[in-house]
Amino acid sequence: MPDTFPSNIYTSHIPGKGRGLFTSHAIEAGELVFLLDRPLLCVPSNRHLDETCYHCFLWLPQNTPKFEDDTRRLQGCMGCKVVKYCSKSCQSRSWAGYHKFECKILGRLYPQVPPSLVRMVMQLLLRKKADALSHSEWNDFLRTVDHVDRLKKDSTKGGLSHDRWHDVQLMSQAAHRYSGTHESLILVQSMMARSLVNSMTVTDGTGSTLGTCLSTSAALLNHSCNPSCVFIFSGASLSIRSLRPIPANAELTISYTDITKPTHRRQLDLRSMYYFNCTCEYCTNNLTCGLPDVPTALEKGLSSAKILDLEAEGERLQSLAGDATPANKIKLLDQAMELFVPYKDIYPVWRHPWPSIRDEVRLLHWNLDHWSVATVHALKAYFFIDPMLYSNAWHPVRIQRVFVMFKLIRELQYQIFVSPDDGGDRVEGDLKKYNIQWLSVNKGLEEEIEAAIPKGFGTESSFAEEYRRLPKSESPEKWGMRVDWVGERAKLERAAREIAN
Ligand SMILES: C[S@@+](CC[C@H](N)C(=O)[O-])C[C@H]1O[C@@H](n2cnc3c(N)ncnc32)[C@H](O)[C@@H]1O
Repeated sequence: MPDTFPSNIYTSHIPGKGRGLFTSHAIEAGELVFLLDRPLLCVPSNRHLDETCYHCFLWLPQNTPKFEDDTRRLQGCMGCKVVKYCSKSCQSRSWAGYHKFECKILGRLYPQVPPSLVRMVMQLLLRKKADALSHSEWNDFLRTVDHVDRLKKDSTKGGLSHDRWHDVQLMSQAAHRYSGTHESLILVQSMMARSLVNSMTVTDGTGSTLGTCLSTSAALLNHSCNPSCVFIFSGASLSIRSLRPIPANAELTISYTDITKPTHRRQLDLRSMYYFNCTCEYCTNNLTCGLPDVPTALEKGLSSAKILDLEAEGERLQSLAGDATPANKIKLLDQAMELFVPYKDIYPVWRHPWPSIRDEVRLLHWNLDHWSVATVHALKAYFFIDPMLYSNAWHPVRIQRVFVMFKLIRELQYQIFVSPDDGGDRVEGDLKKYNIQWLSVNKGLEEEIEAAIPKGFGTESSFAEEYRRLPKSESPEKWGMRVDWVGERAKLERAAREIAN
């Protein structure tokens, strides 16, 4: 079934932008703007095929924290051995809707699995061939932008998109051949280009990337670096929610790129991936998340060239770490973090790429069971980075990050509980001396998450479900203690300030 919008949402042409989506009546902050049950195409990434339900995108990673005690399991498709399902009902819906057309092909290719964009275009071709696609679904898809001319032009120039057009050609050949379609290769190339330009990343409740989807309706949303809306996945269903009040007849926008990057980097990303120059109010005024790009630096005598050098060197080390062994990864990322420390007052902790390097460091330490180090980095982001980048306390990304920290802190406590012989020292590390009453912390974070859910995600979202599914933390009163979130919060903030760079 093609998507249908609520009656207030309409499409209009905007000079220099093409089509865009508008609302005919005013929308409040934190409202559901529209919901798409299942976009036209949805495929888990190759890395997640083994751990994700192919139909509803329930993600069951192998390394779930121990306190979660998750008993849900995925069953593989006996036909292709490539995809998995969380239930019979997901399996039969998937089979009837799309998997029956591709199962044999995927099975023949197994253990090789084509990249997600190839699988996506192949599925579309097979559905079209089997008449399992309505005219409006196909026509809506063909109305999306493909930017083939730009891709080709940049390719002949050896410009930014050189590799992208080459990739499109290779992936199109694969989709064309595997699907056995009678459509021309030129059409398949334009389908591949449309998929590249109009796809969205499917994420779970904690913001982890699970796959790619293409919704012809959501593909009508244009970009702004100060977007009025945000898209949120609940499994494979996609909702668009408002981030602030939107007046009647205003355009609805989302962000295509990481809005925490400084203006010049966002502009580069948007030009090279989506072929436009962003002229939003943030780009025009050199603002990142509403903050000046290089605020105090120039005042304090650090040239903008120095800032750019630091940024580039941080990114270089971060990308080197991407290919390194786990031990070297930490070394390289620590080195990258060290770069900014001498300029801390000038190069704030929230400036790109420092926060994303810190996130990687936190995750690596968590995976290595260094719970206290991971917690300190999470706290640093919670107190000093996220409120700057997402000033709205219920911003879904900010809350996803609180949720991840909440899980980490629960795991830390679990470890304190199971290894009391270490006196919790090994587990609690530098945090030990702050004498934190973790049960109160749990309660405080639970309150914050619960308060943010209605506006940030909606009470029926899979984020809300995932949060409710976690075993509730114990009440401090049960152990004769008083809940003192304010006091504990102050201790945590002090620890985050004193311990982490
Ligand atoms: C996903 S589509 C959005 C819908 C598109 N405008 C259409 O007509 O179908 C992405 C493309 O829209 C255009 N676009 C999106 N946001 C824009 C913006 N802020 N300024 C100019 N063009 C924009 C670019 O061509 C981009 O590659």
